[in-house]
Amino acid sequence: MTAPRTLYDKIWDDHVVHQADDGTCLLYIDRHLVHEVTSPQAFEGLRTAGRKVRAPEKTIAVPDHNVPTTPGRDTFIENEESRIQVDALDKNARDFGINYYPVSDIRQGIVHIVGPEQGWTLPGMTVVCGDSHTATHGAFGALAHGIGTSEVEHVLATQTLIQKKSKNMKVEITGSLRPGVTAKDITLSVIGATGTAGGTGYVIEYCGQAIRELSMEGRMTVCNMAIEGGARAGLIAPDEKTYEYIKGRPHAPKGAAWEAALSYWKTLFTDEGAHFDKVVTLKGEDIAPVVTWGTSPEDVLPITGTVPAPEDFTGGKVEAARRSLEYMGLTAGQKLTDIKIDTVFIGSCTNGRIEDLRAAAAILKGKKIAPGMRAMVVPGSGLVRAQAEEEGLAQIFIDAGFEWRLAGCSMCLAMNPDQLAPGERCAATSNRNFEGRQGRGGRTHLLSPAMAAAAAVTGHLTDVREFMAEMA
Ligand SMILES: CC(C)[C@H](C(=O)O)[C@@H](O)C(=O)O
Ligand code: SF4
Repeated sequence: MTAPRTLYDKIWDDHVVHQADDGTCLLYIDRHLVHEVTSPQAFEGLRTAGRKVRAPEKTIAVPDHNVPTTPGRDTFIENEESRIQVDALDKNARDFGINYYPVSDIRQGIVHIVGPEQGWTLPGMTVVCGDSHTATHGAFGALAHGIGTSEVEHVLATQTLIQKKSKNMKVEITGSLRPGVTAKDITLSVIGATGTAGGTGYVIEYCGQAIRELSMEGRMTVCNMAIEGGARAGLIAPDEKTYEYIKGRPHAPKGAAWEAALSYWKTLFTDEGAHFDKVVTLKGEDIAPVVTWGTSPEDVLPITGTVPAPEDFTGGKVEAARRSLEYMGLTAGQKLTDIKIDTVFIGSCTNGRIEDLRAAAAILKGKKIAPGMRAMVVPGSGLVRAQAEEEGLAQIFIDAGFEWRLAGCSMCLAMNPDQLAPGERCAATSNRNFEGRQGRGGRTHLLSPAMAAAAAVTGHLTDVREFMAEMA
């Protein structure tokens, strides 16, 4: 009898091509996602060495970070550096014969939204990308994580990656979420509990009733931020919801291959008695709608709270909190709901999928954004955008005063024209609130799509539960 294994152990074991004496392994890679920022040098390396892409059919490229999201962008990218990167991806994708969704293709979007949407990401796979938020794909029970540019070149050339195994961590969310609480609140609350280094050296498996009750899109939101908690990757065992989501997608297995895949996927769970090196448990009922107050994702509190004081912390966190408060322009003791905002960003690979847009539109229906507010919705892919238009969501956003954009990373990070000006304060559904992340001097509060929508209407951070009660 073999020893009980975790889901991570099983996927790892299934992909080891070679193990060295010191435990370092060569892993087979099933899917390699590529975007314009971290790939140009990697392709250049191949070219110089006269090498080919080893498995072009398993390599998928899409430009997302640099592309402007304003209509008409396909003819003009103003920023020269951005244009060079997007043009390079265009050329590399064609020269090396890999799968490609150019800006002109409706399937274009954020790489972590496009992969699952097109059925590239499947349970039990190893998925890598030169991007830290590759953890998103773990929602399917795939081992998915970011890699550096030299590793991108290695994977392009060999379809393998040199890796050391991480430790196993379990994050269990018991019970059910209360109304107004979402996947985003789970993932931020976990980081609040563990800190941004809590997952360092681990691969996290998220489990428990509240995780099971999430949709696939919610599970992607949870796994997306595993990296913000320091983990190598986050994953969730596949179930009926997973199969249902995948079935019929363009690159999902079909016919007999589907049946074969399904019987393999059904073996992808953590065995009874398998060992976890670290376990964190949160009660679903205890999780509130949360918002970040500082410049690290761990600076998170229930929306009913007040801005903390540096003295509330210990060690290095005292100075970090002082600096955060100064940068954020906040005073200790201030109610979070008193914080006025001038910008709302709904989008990103954390919360740019159709259910996120539905949640925001449900709050905004028949409402107007606060005077002077700049609010934008940036769908995660061209297909999400099209679906939102078909469902009438786009009109709700436009009527409320939101800008209705094309797909891309947009204001998640300031690598394209969507940026905050110094001192501007944004309620954002993205995943990082680092200093200057959304533009130099810009201030970011992370929250869920429903919370972002409520803030757009009231002009300040708002408890979505109260907002909903007033609406009813
Ligand atoms: C540009 C890219 C390398 C980066 C990442 O790795 O995550 C970006 O996607 C981000 O979210 O900061
Ligand atoms: S949406 Fe944001 S977090 Fe996601 S890949 Fe783009 S820049 Fe990175």
